[in-house]
Amino acid sequence: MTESSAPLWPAPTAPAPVDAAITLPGSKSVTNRALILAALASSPSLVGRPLIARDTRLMAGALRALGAEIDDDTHGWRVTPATFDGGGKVDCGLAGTVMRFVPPVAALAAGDVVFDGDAHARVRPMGAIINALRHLGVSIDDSSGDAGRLPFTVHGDGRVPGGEVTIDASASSQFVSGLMLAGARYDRGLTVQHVGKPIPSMPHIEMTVNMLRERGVVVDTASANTWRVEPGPVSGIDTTIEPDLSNAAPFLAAALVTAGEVRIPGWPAFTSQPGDALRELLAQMGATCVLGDVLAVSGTGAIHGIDADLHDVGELTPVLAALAALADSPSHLRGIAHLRGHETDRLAALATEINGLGGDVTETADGLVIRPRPLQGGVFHSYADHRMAQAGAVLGLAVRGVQVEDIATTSKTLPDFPGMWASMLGLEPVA
Ligand SMILES: O=C(O)C1=C[C@@H](OP(=O)(O)O)[C@@H](O)[C@H](O)C1
Ligand SMILES: C=C(OP(=O)(O)O)C(=O)O
Repeated sequence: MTESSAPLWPAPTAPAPVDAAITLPGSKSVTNRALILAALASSPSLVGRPLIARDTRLMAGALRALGAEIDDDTHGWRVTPATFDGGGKVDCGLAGTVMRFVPPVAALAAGDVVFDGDAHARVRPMGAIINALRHLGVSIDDSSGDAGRLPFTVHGDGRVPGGEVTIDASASSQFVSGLMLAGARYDRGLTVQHVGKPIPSMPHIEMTVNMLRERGVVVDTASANTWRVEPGPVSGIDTTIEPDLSNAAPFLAAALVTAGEVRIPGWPAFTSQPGDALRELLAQMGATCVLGDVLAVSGTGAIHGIDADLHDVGELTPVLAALAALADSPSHLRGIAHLRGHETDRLAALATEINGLGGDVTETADGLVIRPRPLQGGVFHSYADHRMAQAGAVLGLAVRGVQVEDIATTSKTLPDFPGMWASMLGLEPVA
């Protein structure tokens, strides 16, 4: 990793066991689906208590480019559906949910919609969506960059024939979700069939199905690896977004690292968010997790290694890997080859950065083997990845002198991670 010019954030070591209640903003995944579905709906919607962070601002910007109105309301975002009456430009930033969910929607526009994003976004896999849309009758030009990647232009003509399409979604569940979210607005609806290695992050596909059904869309999931979305209207509805459970990970991890307690109000009793798996995973690592009106997670000071298949919950990996590096026994995190196509190659990045602090991490084809060793301070690079930066913060709780490069990258899904972290630790925020 070459030295970057991004500022270094001195990760605070924990002065005492944490004892904090953390109010988390809304889920990125639920907010961005709610925005997409509100833009496709037949009447206005209220997206209540949304996440307001880079990924969701980018989504709002994309949908405004397609003619949706998104206004601040005391309870959240009031969305008037998109008009689709012309083309526009969409900045995807580094948001997988924008780059995979918006092109199937933009195909309904009467005009050219140009997509691009951050440098790291230009290497994230997109081919399955581009090829599926072409098969469904949409014209897309991806000749200005690498084929099957950003940047590209969707040449919308106001309608999409739709029908049946087969894709390989083993690199990302977002390919299936993205096509399904728009499918009800296609003339013949949409049947998407997956053929290939198992799809990761299946709870996110369940989230898509649930949210479509909540809005009156008929979705058939009776056949394995096949989803049928019937053509029809999407109802506008008022909803309140659940807290972002994946963003609970670094805070709950702090309870284990410091032998303290962290409480998260509003933890849903039932949810399709993969972050709910933290209760089980952190318990395996030595925490006590009690879910009542709030989720309370407490640690004893002992952190145990785990052997875990994280295929369904891959976005939890960076923080779990940081905990594993501080554990009393080795860990094997498996089933996460697809993380190489996330914000960065997370397997390579985690191995490099933990080893850079004196750790012993090896990459396997589909995961990481982490053997805890005494760590020392140093620069922890974040690779423009919000969850890498969070992993560095977790290590810094226990290891003096960790400096996280570009902590501001956490604003992808949390507007003020450094402030929340300092407040959890009872410290003044570091500028
Ligand atoms: O649909 C979603 O909201 C997401 C799906 C997952 O993507 P992958 O299937 O690419 O892992 C997840 O990692 C990402 O953070 C959000
Ligand atoms: C993989 C992630 O994000 P994205 O939605 O950009 O794919 C993530 O948040 O961990």
